[in-house]
Amino acid sequence: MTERPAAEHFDLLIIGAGSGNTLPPGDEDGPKTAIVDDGPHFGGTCLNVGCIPTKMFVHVADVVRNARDAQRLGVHDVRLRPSWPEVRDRVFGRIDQISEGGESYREHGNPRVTLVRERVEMLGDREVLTASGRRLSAETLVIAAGSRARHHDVVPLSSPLVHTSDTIMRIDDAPRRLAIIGGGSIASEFAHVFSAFGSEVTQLVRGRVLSSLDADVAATFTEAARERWRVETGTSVVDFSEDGRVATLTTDAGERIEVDAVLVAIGRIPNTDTLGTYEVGFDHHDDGRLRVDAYQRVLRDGHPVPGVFALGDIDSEHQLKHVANHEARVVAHNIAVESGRRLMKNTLGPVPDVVFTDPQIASFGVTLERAEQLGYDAFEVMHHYGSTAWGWALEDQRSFCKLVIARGSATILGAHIVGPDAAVLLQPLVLAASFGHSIRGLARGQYWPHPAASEVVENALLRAEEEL
Ligand SMILES: Cc1cc2nc3c(=O)[nH]c(=O)nc-3n(C[C@H](O)[C@H](O)[C@H](O)COP(=O)(O)OP(=O)(O)OC[C@H]3O[C@@H](n4cnc5c(N)ncnc54)[C@H](O)[C@@H]3O)c2cc1C
Ligand SMILES: NC(=O)c1ccc[n+]([C@@H]2O[C@H](COP(=O)([O-])OP(=O)(O)OC[C@H]3O[C@@H](n4cnc5c(N)ncnc54)[C@H](O)[C@@H]3O)[C@@H](O)[C@H]2O)c1
Repeated sequence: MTERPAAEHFDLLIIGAGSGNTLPPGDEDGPKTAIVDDGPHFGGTCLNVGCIPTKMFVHVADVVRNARDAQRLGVHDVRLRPSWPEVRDRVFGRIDQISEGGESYREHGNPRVTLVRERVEMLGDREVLTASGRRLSAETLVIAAGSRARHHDVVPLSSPLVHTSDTIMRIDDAPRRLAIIGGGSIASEFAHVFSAFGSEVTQLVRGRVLSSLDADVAATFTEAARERWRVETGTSVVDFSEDGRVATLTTDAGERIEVDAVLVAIGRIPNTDTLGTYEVGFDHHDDGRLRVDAYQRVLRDGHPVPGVFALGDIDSEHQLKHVANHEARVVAHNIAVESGRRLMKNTLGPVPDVVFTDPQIASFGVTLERAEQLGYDAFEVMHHYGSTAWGWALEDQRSFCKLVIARGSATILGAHIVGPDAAVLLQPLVLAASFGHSIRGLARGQYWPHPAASEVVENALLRAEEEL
């Protein structure tokens, strides 16, 4: 019988170096810490294969799209040839350096911190086994192991023509024909990117596009998308074949679609199954996320497991970096609680969610339908960009800001914007909703620079106030 190696014991053990990487101490008097991560590039999803590289590609796509669109405004002879290899190398030339610098700092920056670049599995509540057989245990465990791309039943990732968001950004060149399976954020952002880079994109969506968003927003986006790439809703892929050069997808309607590459973007699943959190008896949601309490403590049978916390995609219903980072701040506070501070609750207000596609989409909170289901006496107002001076400059007939308001308290239950700069325009509404501010006086109680795009929000607020 082989004996188990003795456990290396730490004060703090962190699994996952995405938002988990904000937790190790900066000073040499801090807790003895180990941080483990098995990612091919150090620093987690957002930095290496998520938010940051995608938005660097999206910005280029926005530039291209706006320039092509300029013809409509009377600007002619705009010729653009975006170079995929050049943009890709610029993006990863920047990002890989940051990742390598971060890894080197973790390795050598603080003797109290040990970096373990291996996959681990849970052995006990606060103990893990690494792939090479090291046992690591700790007084406090933080599980920040994130999520991974969901695989498709019939489109195998073993084919070199099939990608997820993890691999597609490093390909040699933009494919001539690309099929994107999925109707969520990742699919809609990459459809914008590749269509701007000249690929002939076919987006295959099982239900409707962006089905979790306000129906008018989703419909407006779908209509705009259809002007630039093919969008097939209510369509499933039932068969796949390839000959090394061309992939053929067969839909449930019997259509055969030939492409040079496929992107599978059908959601992300939490890494609890691969980590072994079921085996140690922690509580899970039906979709595989860890259950935590308001203090980010992991639960077993509904009670906090002593010294075990989780943060980010592995527990949150919002798979978003700003949420993972906030949860990391809550955990950082709560693991230092022995030093006398009170536990911090995760009580932040509505979560803004942006889809960086074209047109851009930004929203938080509920739709009117959902507000009514929740029992609110609520109403909605809509203001189009085209009814403001900035909208005239853009020649915009499509974009709008929609607000869902609770009649009694006059607070914002939801905001849904589709159009240029939606993310930035949303923020004053996030502010008002987060602080429970009534919309009474919000529009007229401050200056709104004329003729900026923010007048769309000002006018939506004015409209809402009239309806109260
Ligand atoms: C294409 C794409 C675009 C996105 N764009 C945005 C955006 O614009 N804005 C936004 O807010 N969010 C965006 N997101 C979501 C965002 O990236 C995630 O919500 C966030 O990165 C989650 O952080 P995390 O710390 O929970 O997990 P991660 O950053 O995924 O870190 C988890 C780490 O744990 C490691 N790990 C997992 N299991 C083990 C194990 N058993 N042993 C050792 N290590 C392990 C993984 O290798 C990984 O490095 C995007 C995601 C994707 C995929
Ligand atoms: N800008 C951002 O903030 C941003 C960008 C990209 C990703 N993300 C985060 O990453 C998460 C994952 O993104 P995503 O786009 O993969 O997921 P998603 O949950 O947004 O969308 C998944 C889509 O795939 C469909 N789907 C699921 N299973 C399917 C199947 N078997 N066949 C066909 N379609 C199927 C769903 O109906 C849905 O349309 C998002 O939820 C988001 O939180 C955020």
